Amino acid sequence: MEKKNLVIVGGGSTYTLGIVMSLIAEKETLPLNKLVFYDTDAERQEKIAKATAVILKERYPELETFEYTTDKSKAFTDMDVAFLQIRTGGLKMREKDEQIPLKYGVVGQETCGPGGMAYGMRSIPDMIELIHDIRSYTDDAWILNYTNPAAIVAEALQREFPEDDRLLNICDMPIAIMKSYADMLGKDVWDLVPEYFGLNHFGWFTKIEDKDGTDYTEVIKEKIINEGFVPTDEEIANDESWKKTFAQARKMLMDFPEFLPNTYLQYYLYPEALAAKEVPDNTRARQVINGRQRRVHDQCDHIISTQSTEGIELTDDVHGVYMVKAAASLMYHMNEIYIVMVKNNGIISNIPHDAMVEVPAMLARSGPRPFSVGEVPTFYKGMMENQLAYEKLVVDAYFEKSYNKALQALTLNRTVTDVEKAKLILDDLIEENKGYWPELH
Ligand SMILES: NC(=O)c1ccc[n+]([C@@H]2O[C@H](COP(=O)([O-])OP(=O)(O)OC[C@H]3O[C@@H](n4cnc5c(N)ncnc54)[C@H](O)[C@@H]3O)[C@@H](O)[C@H]2O)c1
Ligand SMILES: O=P(O)(O)OC[C@H]1O[C@H](O[C@H]2[C@H](O)[C@@H](O)[C@@H](O)O[C@@H]2CO)[C@H](O)[C@@H](O)[C@@H]1O
Ligand SMILES: [Mn+2]
Repeated sequence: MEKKNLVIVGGGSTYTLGIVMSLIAEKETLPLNKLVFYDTDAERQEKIAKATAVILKERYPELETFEYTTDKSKAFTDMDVAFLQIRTGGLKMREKDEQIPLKYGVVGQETCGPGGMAYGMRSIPDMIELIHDIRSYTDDAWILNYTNPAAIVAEALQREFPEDDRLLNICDMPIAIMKSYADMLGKDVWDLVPEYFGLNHFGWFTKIEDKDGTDYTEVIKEKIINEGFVPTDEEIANDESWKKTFAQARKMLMDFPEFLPNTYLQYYLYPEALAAKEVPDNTRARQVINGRQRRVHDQCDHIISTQSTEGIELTDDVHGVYMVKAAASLMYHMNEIYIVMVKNNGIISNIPHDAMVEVPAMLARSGPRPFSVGEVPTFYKGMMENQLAYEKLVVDAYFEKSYNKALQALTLNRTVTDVEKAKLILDDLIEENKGYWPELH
């Protein structure tokens, strides 16, 4: 198989080591010639990169080149594929996104509700600039984006780059949920075949089969109702916040037994209860700073000082393996099925054609080949149309620099709904996001 060149944009991310371990685990699936990290924060990236150099020397000696840089030309020239994982404003701004809505009794979340809008308005300009930059060095590299909030980023990129057919937005939440289904069934996650529809962080599984065509959907539902639901991917299996989130799947399924829900739906279905449970000085950002980020940075410091990975537990994860396998399916025309974001164009026949939907697709050299979903029932259509209008209004607000569109967006969002609350939250978000957001008028 022809070896490829890969650049990870946001090399300093807390996810990078997991991606590196997944590239090592999947070196037969996606063999690399060259791996490059690119980041705007040289210091943050250097820690991850210096540890990666040790890991690669031990476990991927056949990799010809590993480099890290803040120079776009070095990063993007001769690339076959780019993984995009940036966080504009860092975890510091994520904390503000989560705390501000909570002041008004509204869910404070990275990608849902007002926090998601704030993060979206910060991500859009950096993402647009990045894609223009990457394309100025390569026309045909695959760009796999999972920078959040992926739904809003995907909508903005679709408007800015309508002709770019090598730009794909992808999220790991469906596969992380499928990993738990697989472990409940005693099966391998990669042997399960999903039927799924929705928007990013806003969707439902309608069927789970194995590759022999045996349907496990009802078995999974029964197990969740009777035994509960837990995260099993090593990365999140022991995380209290993720355990609580997965447990909510049982409640959602009891209230709406028709389809298996994406865990993110909890924020839209039970916004009051969720907001009431959150603690403003220990929102998810703080937990990540003291948890995943500290663990990753401690691991890196140890590896760098000993120049060895001995005694350090490093594993691939479902997030990284998913991105690597999806990229391989695109580049080697493997036609495997992954849940990805694509323009609707009638896939879900009773919602707008220009929606960016999340559905299963075969990933081929020519791009994603999504499967038809057909009509979705009224409840799901209504939920999705409301959320879609919110997402589109956020992107309108960004491009038109419109305060009123931003207010309309927040008013529509199921986590807010009250205009007076929406105004208070929006005004606080504008204040905190000065220098990141366009000036709204
Ligand atoms: N879609 C998904 O399912 C999924 C899953 C996991 C993570 N993510 C996303 O991946 C991203 C990284 O998450 P994290 O928690 O590791 O964040 P992080 O802050 O640890 O890492 C982000 C890195 O991006 C860098 N960066 C910021 N702006 C940049 C720019 N314009 N160009 C290049 N680099 C830039 C930062 O310096 C930082 O090193 C986030 O957007 C997160 O939401 C998405
Ligand atoms: O709150 P965080 O930073 O821990 O997570 C936010 C992300 O959550 C989802 O990603 C999961 C992923 O599904 C799982 O496999 C594992 O890798 O952990 C991730 C969370 O740490 C979600 O899909 C992402 O979009 C979020 O950024
Ligand atoms: Mn996601």
